[in-house]
Order: sequence, then structure tokens, then C-alpha cells
Amino acid sequence: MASPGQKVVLITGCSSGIGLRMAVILAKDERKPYHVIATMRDLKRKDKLVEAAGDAYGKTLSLAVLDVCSDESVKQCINGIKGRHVDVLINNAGIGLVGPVESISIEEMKKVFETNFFGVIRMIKEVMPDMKKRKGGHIIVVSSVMGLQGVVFNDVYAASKFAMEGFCESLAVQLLKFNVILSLIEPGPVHTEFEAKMIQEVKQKECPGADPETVHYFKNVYLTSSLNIFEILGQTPDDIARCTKKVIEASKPRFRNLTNPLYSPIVALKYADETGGLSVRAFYHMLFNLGPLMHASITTMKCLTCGCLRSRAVSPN
Ligand SMILES: NC(=O)C1=CN([C@@H]2O[C@H](COP(=O)(O)OP(=O)(O)OC[C@H]3O[C@@H](n4cnc5c(N)ncnc54)[C@H](OP(=O)(O)O)[C@@H]3O)[C@@H](O)[C@H]2O)C=CC1
Ligand SMILES: CC1=C(/C=C/C(C)=C/C=C/C(C)=C/C=O)C(C)(C)CCC1
Repeated sequence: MASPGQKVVLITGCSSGIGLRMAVILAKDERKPYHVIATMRDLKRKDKLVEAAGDAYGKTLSLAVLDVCSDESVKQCINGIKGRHVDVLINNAGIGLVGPVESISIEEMKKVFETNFFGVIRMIKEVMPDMKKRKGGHIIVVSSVMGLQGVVFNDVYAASKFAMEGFCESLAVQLLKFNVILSLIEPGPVHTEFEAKMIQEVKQKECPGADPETVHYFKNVYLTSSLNIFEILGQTPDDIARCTKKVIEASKPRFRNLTNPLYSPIVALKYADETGGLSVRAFYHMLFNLGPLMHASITTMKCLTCGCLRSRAVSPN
């Protein structure tokens, strides 16, 4: 239970990856400003979290069951919290989906929206009314760079994150009137089970209904580029957790928080050309024409962002 003065932070999807590291980093803050309720849909998956939490487990970190796809589970979890009081709600639980659209069933697509979109809304609907009454609270949503810019063969996943962004952009305005803050965290590629599941999905999927040429682009061309991007630009779950902690602790938290400055130029293409042609053509070129040079072109982009190429251009020495 939270001690007086501690903020109650509830996080969804803490069995692995970003949610797990967020729970641990917040619970292990030596000043003990937080009581973290780390939730997961299946407590059988708690061991990694419990081990990483160490001494904090049972003190500044407690566990609860929560499946974001179930009204009952969400209600039960929130009703189990003293006074239903949540200061910071971190919507982290999410699933990926890759593949040619022709080969994905509508049921599979709905599952992605049920988790990534309705799962977040279900949480917000349960927690927000109390925050509005108290005139305080912070809702964090783990979106993605794919909530701003689509990526080939991630059509449905990107759509679920775009939907979330639209929902949050609209809601943030109303919430401000009630002193409730809403922030989006927008990571690029992060090394978690999400990446491993994506690789497994590409390798294992038989892609029924998709033609051989499309399957080749998915299994060979996309997978190679995607692995390159994870290798060159990938962040760790700790990077995302630290960035989120800063957002929670900021005196004026930002609405949008892109966590990876190296990925920003890829998102920026969209805003550089309002017709949308620039990003579509650039991604086409990177994917289908650059092939093995993709690695080099992303490294160049990275160097442009970090400044080393720019400084070399200014000073030839
Ligand atoms: N990794 C990446 O490259 C990026 C990830 N993101 C986003 O970050 C968030 C976390 O993903 P990440 O840590 O990378 O991936 P992981 O697969 O490691 O973690 C996802 C977590 O969500 C949980 N989850 C899935 N469905 C439900 C559900 N119905 N109810 C409750 N929990 C559920 C999983 O639980 P279980 O163990 O039970 O499956 C798991 O704990 C997601 O929203 C993802 O979209 C954003 C940008 C990049
Ligand atoms: C293939 C490919 C790309 C891939 C980007 C990837 C793979 C991004 C992954 C982001 C993740 C995993 C977000 C999670 O929410 C680019 C760079 C757009 C350029 C065009 C070709």
C-alpha cells in the first residue's frame, strides 16, 4: 500500500520489456516517491519482474492482475486499489502485427485494435473520472513512431497507434481543463520481446492469400531492413523507462515525447512535405533500391543527426 505522500503509479503490461523496466526504475527510486502497481494479465509471468525489483518488491512495488482486453479485469483491478486512487496511469501493454494485409484475418486485426486502442481507452475510462474529480493526475500512453509515420508491412499495427494518437490529441484538450495531464511516449525500435516476436512472425508466417512476390518482399526485403534498423537505431527498455520518468517528473510535461533522436529524421520527412510524397518515395527507395546500402544510408542519417557529418562539412580538418 502507498505511504502518505507517495504517488500511486499503475502500469499495464509489466511481464516483460518496457513495462517491466518502467516498474523497476520507478519503484527503485531511492527517494521512494512512488508506489508502483505493476500489472500483467498472467501472474505466472511475474518472475522476471520480481527478480529485477529485488528489495522494492512488496515495499514500493506491488503486483496485480490486469488484462486490458477485459472490462471485468480492469474494473476488478482498479476497485482493488485503496480509494481507486491512481496518480499516474501508464498505458504500456501492446502487441505488434506484421505481414501482408491479404494474409491477415480481420479477427487478428481486431485483436491488435482491442489491445492497443480499446485496451487503452478501457483503462482511461476507468481511471479518468476519479482524476477529473480530484483535479489532478497524469495519463501516459506508450504510442510509437508508428503512431506518426506508417512503416511497410506494419499497416494494422501503425493504424492502431495512429488511432491512439488521434484519441489522445482530442482528449488532452478537455483534460487540461481538469488539471489532468496526458502525455504520449513515442519510441522507435526497442530491443524487447516485441522485436523477437516480430522476427519469429516474419520467419514463421506462411502468408496464405498473398502472392509470391509480396511474400518475398515481406520475408526477405522487409526483414533485412527491419533487422538493420533495430541494430543501428534500437534503444533499450531502460532508455524508454528513463525518458518516461523524466516526463512524469517534469514541471510542464510535454504532450509528445519522441524517445529516439536518431529516428526523428525519419518522422520529420512527413512534415517536410505536406503532399506526403516525400516520405512514401523515400521509404520506397530505402526499401527497394538501396538494399544492402540501407545500412550505410541509415548510418548517414544517424551521423547527420548526431552532428558529426555536419561538423566535418563545416571544418575540413
Ligand atoms: N519494442 C518496440 O520496438 C516498441 C514498442 N512500443 C510499444 O511499447 C509497448 C510495450 O512493448 P514492449 O515492451 O516492446 O513489448 P513486450 O512484448 O516485451 O511487452 C508487451 C507487454 O504487453 C503485455 N500485454 C499484451 N497484451 C496484453 C493484455 N491484453 N493485457 C495486459 N497486458 C498485455 C504483454 O504481456 P504478456 O507477457 O502476457 O504477453 C507484455 O507484458 C507496446 O505498447 C508497444 O506497442 C512502441 C515502440 C517500439
Ligand atoms: C523497413 C523500413 C523502415 C523500417 C522501420 C522500422 C522497422 C521501424 C520500427 C519501429 C518500431 C518497431 C516501432 C514500434 O512501435 C524505414 C526506416 C521506415 C525505412 C523504410 C524501410
